[in-house]
Amino acid sequence: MSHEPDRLFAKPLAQPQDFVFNEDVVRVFPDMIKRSVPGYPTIVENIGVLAAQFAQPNSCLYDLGCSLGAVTQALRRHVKTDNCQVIAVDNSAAMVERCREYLHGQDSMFQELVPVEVVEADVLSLAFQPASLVALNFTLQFIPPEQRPVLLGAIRQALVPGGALILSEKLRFEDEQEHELLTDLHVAFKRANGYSELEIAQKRSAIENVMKPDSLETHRQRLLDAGFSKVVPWFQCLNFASLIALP
Ligand SMILES: Nc1ncnc2c1ncn2[C@@H]1O[C@H](C[S@+](CC[C@H]([NH3+])C(=O)[O-])CC(=O)[O-])[C@@H](O)[C@H]1O
Ligand SMILES: O=C(O)C(=O)Cc1ccccc1
Repeated sequence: MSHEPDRLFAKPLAQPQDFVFNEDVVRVFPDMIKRSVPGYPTIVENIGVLAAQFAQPNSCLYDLGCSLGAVTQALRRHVKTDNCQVIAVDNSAAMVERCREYLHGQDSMFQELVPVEVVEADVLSLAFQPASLVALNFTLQFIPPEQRPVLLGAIRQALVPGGALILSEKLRFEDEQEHELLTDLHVAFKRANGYSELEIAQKRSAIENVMKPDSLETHRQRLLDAGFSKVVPWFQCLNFASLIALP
């Protein structure tokens, strides 16, 4: 993985711009996400562990909004099921290009990995094949809110019995005091990881129009409305959480 440090928001920006997943972000992404999302390495590694329990023969494992393929690599490290394939999808050309390079690197280091296809596409336009595992690792929050039920409905329809959706998201909280406390503690996490007040403020304004977190209650109800039968939170660190949703 790239070791370039994230300094994208370190200098005062003349014109605040909406955050986009372009080449500049790709270059620093592994550093950015580790220093910005508490629990990210634990979540990624354990998605592999969970996936190994849900993966079924003759089915697909989807990594939706795969970025540089961290979840895809974890799936390929852990899943031992026969006749599976990973389909990694992202609509950023820059992410997809670098993701393919990293996965070639993984292929050259390990034998008998689950085959993978990296697709440059909008997750909203996919025709899903039967799936035993779908990972939305910090991707749903970037989908326009009115499209979220549509995507979850399509995922639910594609899931085979015994499969699961793993949904990780930044959360907002309906209780104002809880929201403020966990938001402040997230800022403290970023500060402790070397981000300045300016970097934190400029990043906040860059993502506020493009990333819209929901509450746990909203996620749960929307998943149930999409036809999932059970929603089980398996990880939370500050205002970041991951859920298992069963078909
Ligand atoms: N409509 C869309 N269709 C496809 N991709 C999309 C769409 N909208 C956004 N993306 C993609 O979703 C990814 C979100 S990052 C996921 C991290 C990764 N899962 C990880 O475990 O490292 C989360 C973050 O940066 O906080 C980006 O690569 C976008 O291009
Ligand atoms: O940086 C933040 O505050 C976040 O909420 C997470 C994040 C991580 C990487 C890209 C966009 C948002």
